Amino acid sequence: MTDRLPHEKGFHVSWDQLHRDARALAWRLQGHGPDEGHWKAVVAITRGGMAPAMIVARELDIRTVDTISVKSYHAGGGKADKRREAQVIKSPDAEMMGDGEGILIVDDLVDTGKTLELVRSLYPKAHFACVYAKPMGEPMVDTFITGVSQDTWIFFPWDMALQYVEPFRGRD
Ligand SMILES: O=P(O)(O)OC[C@H]1O[C@H](OP(=O)(O)OP(=O)(O)O)[C@H](O)[C@@H]1O
Ligand code: HPA
Ligand SMILES: [Mg+2]
Repeated sequence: MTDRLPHEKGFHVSWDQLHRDARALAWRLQGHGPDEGHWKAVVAITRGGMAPAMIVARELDIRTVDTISVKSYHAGGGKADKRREAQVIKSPDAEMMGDGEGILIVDDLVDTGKTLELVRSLYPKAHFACVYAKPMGEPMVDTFITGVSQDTWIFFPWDMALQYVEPFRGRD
């Protein structure tokens, strides 16, 4: 949690908002697949890409869904080291993936672009789609819905809970 504190702004996304934005992503992608507008498969980048990928697959009627698991870590070992590296710890079906041609790869957001840079290097011909994007990561994504500033932290619904808040004016 501490590495999130330097972010100046918070962008809190409800399940309803995520559903709307992931649907908007699907609608934007509609008809742009290589095979008469269709993609062969949707691949979610776990874990954050799984909910958006499910919604996109449902909207575009794509029944073949796979996952790629990417773990990011601090290169120097400690959190003080700001260099982040990414590593694939589970790959999708290699025969299906090929060089990515005809595959739609979905993640919840692109931030620095490290995750997508790695996945792109493996599947250069895939189409990369995210619901949200920060400026540093934009060159790595082909299609996204909402851009936020680099100093914004996006809070996803699976990381939040409803809780009591004090009235704005507080008590006397
Ligand atoms: O553009 P980047 O700087 O690489 O950051 C974006 C990635 O970071 C988050 O995933 P995370 O690695 O935290 O794992 P998770 O999806 O399992 O929560 C997010 O879901 C993206 O996949
Ligand atoms: O803004 C963010 N929100 C949630 N997870 C993230 N991973 C990288 N950036 C973010
Ligand atoms: Mg992720």
